[in-house]
Amino acid sequence: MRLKHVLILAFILLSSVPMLLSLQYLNSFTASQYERQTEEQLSALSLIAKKRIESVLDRVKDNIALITSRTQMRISLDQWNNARDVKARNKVHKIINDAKVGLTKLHSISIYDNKGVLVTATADTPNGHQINIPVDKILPSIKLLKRNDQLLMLGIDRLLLNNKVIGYVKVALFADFIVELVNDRTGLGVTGEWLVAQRHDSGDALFVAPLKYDHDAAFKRRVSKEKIDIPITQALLGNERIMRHAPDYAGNLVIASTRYLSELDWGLVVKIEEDEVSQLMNKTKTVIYVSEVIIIIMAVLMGVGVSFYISNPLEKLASHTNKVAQGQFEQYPRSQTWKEVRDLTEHFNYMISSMKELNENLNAKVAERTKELADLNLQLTELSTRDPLTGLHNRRFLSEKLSEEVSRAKRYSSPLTLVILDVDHFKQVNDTWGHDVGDQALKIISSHLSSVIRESDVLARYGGEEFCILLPATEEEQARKFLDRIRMDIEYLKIGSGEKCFSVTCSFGIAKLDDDDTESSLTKKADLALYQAKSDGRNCIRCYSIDDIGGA
Ligand SMILES: Nc1nc2c(ncn2[C@@H]2O[C@H](COP(=O)(O)OP(=O)(O)OP(=O)(O)O)[C@@H](O)[C@H]2O)c(=O)[nH]1
Repeated sequence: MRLKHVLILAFILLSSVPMLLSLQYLNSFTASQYERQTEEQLSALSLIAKKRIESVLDRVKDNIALITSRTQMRISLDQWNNARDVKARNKVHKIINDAKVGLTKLHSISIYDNKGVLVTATADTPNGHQINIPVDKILPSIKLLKRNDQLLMLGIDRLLLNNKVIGYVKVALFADFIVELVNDRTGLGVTGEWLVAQRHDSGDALFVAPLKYDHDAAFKRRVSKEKIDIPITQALLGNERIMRHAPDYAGNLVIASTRYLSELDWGLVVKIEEDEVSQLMNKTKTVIYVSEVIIIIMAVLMGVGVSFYISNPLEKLASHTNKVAQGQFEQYPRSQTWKEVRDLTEHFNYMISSMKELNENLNAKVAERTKELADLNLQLTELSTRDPLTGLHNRRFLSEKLSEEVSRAKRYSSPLTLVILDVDHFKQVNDTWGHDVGDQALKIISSHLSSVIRESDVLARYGGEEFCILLPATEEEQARKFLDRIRMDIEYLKIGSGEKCFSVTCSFGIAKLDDDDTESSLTKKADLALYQAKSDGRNCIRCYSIDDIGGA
């Protein structure tokens, strides 16, 4: 696996996984938090509404108490009960009218006698109107009703004089606060709604305010007491709770907070449709999911960027190292990347220059050594083919050259002549003048021979006092003339010094290469010719002839 791939993977895992996990946690946390917030908000709103209604209730009670506490009115009512005294009734009427002036939101005050028949009222009320008070009714009783499209809150209480019931008072207040309450949907989103219901005689919940989806519901629409999973039923059962997945009156699933107003026997519900909550949560989820995708994309891009930033210089360096390994000692270009790679590059370049220098030194040394070896080889070759006394080529060299020249001569059909010359009576020289002088004689003769032959000729010391001269491209006759001159020259060569000065002569045997000759036959022929020269008295030249010598 390549470094860049490891880095990309590591970066993605290290950066995105914790972030994704956090977002997932945030997602679920946000959803439950949102639901809880919604529930808490509904609960708080319903509680405030309940308190608000209870404060109105207290006001109604206060108003009733204000009336019932009027002693003069109760005395006058008692007189009316006893004697049907019109004056007394007028007195009652006046007192309640006076009381009405100080009361706000008041619709009417009505006074009934001990039989429940209307005595007087501040508003128009039919004469003889009778109030129906059940025996077991706990008083004061307060209830809501709709009259002439107006919501009224009715409070009824007994009027007592000396612990005896002398009549009843009925106070009616405008209950528009209920409509204000249900119309105020602040904080309830789009689907939020208030429901207010009082208990119908049948026990069902009877809505007392318009509904969002049924504006004509007040005092008409009911919810059966049997439907206990419906929030308003639960409210009337006195259960103050948060309900989830609860169907409302329209059949929608809602989150609801239920409240019960025990004194009024009212149910109060505030609710919001679950779909709305889900939609809001889904919006949050969508934002989180989009964030996750953006984070992953960014993590991938950053991972790729970072891994390239880290691995590219290393990959370039690695490929450059490969070049160096193949012997291309080029300096790595200076890179403006991270410090470690810069340091590595610097050390690498330093290493390359050292290696280059070493290599150059090594090459120079190898070349030097090779040259020395070649020189030594040459010297050795020379030594192995030279005669140490005279410095002339030796017999071995001659035999190689002879082989080459015989081949060449046959190939090109050119003449080739071999000469063997031998110092005459050399034993005598040694015996007379000493071996050293004999050596000197051999050197002088060699030196002279070397000085007169052509560059293409091959001169070699063939034996003790014997020399060979190989004359390529030379006819026998030419050779004879040339050798005759040499023979005479040798005669005049001075050997030794002073009184010990003397000269020597040489005998020459010549053989020319014939078609059927080999190196050895040619040599043999030259040798036979030399023998002939020696036989003929020495200091002379003899050419090999089959007739003259071959037969001998
Ligand atoms: N000083 C010296 N003498 C040598 C050398 N090589 C051979 N000789 C001597 O050369 C002499 C050759 O003698 P012989 O072969 O008898 O022939 P010669 O005396 O030259 O007589 P002919 O060849 O018949 O004229 C011997 O005494 C060898 O010792 C050498 O390198 N130095």
